[in-house]
This record gives sequence, C-alpha cells and structure tokens, in this order.
Amino acid sequence: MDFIQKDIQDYSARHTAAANDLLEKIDRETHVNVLRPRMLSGHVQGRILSMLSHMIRPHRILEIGTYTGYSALCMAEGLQGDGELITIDVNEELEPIVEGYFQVSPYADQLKYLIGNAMDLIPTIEKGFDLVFIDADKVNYLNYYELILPKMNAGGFIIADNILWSGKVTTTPKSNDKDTLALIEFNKKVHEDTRVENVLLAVRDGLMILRVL
Ligand SMILES: C[S@@+](CC[C@H](N)C(=O)[O-])C[C@H]1O[C@@H](n2cnc3c(N)ncnc32)[C@H](O)[C@@H]1O
Repeated sequence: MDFIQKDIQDYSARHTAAANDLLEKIDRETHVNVLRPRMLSGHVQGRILSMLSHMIRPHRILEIGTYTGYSALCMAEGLQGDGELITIDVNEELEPIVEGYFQVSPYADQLKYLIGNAMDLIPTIEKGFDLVFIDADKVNYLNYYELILPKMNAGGFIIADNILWSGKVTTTPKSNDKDTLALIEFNKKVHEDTRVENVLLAVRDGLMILRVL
C-alpha cells in the first residue's frame, strides 16, 4: 500500500484538514487494539471520503465493510439531515467497539449498522442510494457492484477501495492470487461498463469512483 513516496504522503497529510477527535481516537485505538489496522481508511483517505460526501450531499449511503467505523463516520459528515447511512460487516467481534463509537457520534440516529455477510444482506436492503463505498472482500467486488447497481439513484456514486492493491494490479498475478485477479477483473469490467462513468484515483491504495448514468 505504501507505493507512493513517504515524503509525498507526509506532505499530503500535513496539508489536509485534520480529522475530528472521535476519528483520531478510532484511528489510535484501532492501531493499538485491533488486528490488521492498515485496513482503516486513515486521515487523508478519510478526508477524501468526507469531501466527496459533502459534494454529493447524499440522502442514503451504503458501506460494505465497516471494520471499526472510521470510513462510515467520514462519509456521514456529508449526509443530509434526514438521511441514513447503512454499513455492513461480517465481523461480529468488532460490534461492541463500533457501536460505542457510533453512539457518541453526532450521526448516531442516522447510522444503521448491520452484521452479516454483505452478499446475503444487500438483496434485503431497500433501493435508492446516492453513495456506496465498497471496501470488503476483494473477490466479491464485482458481485457487490452488480447487486448494488440496480439499487442506485441515477447520478449516484459508487466508490471502491484498494483497486490498485499495492500496485499488484499492474503485474501478472499467479493463478492462486485470487484478490489481485478479482481486482484486475473489476477494474476492467467497470471501465468498460456503459452504465457508469469512471475515474481511477491513484491515492493511497487506489479509489475507483463510478458515476451511475
Ligand atoms: C478494509 S476493511 C474496511 C475498512 C473500513 N471501511 C475503513 O475504511 O475504515 C474490510 C472489512 O470488510 C469486512 N468483510 C469482509 N468480507 C465481508 C463480507 N462478505 N460481508 C461483510 N463484510 C465483510 C471485514 O470484516 C472487514 O472489517
């Protein structure tokens, strides 16, 4: 994930608005207490998600892959007053921690946190999303995309994380490297899909931004 020069990353972080106290606490506590803290979006990507959400002004947001709740709370910053953010994660062990963070956030009443496999839960969720963030198991990215697309409002946005996969998408992966193969296929398919317009942002581990036509 650190394929962008460290001094450039540091400069970018120093010239990006600070995250609020709750987000800094989640970042800190995730790094101390939770396995695989690199999965957390972090300061600069979190500010990008917040900025995009402010630009989109969504009424309904769906996130696939809550982890410790950092990115959900960043996107919630742009949520409209009557809006809701649904976030899904299969890992029930993190539930008490995440619930604790959500309850003290200013968006507590707007957050709906679902525990379960996103492949099972997405079909049960009402349609009408303005913003979706895909950030869970890479092998299912295309499946999530196809499940979500019919539930998007026209002009809505889908953002998918880690689509550069530490640069591995530019290599020829081994046949057992299922994550890299899945991401290469995802990037190719959405780029060729006439139902969306896309831009690949080469920040952090890569964000694919899709506008639903
Ligand atoms: C990269 S982390 C999410 C990071 C978070 N969005 C952030 O930016 O701070 C990926 C999460 O996806 C969850 N996950 C993996 N497979 C899943 C599935 N099939 N359904 C729901 N969640 C899943 C994992 O439990 C993990 O918490």
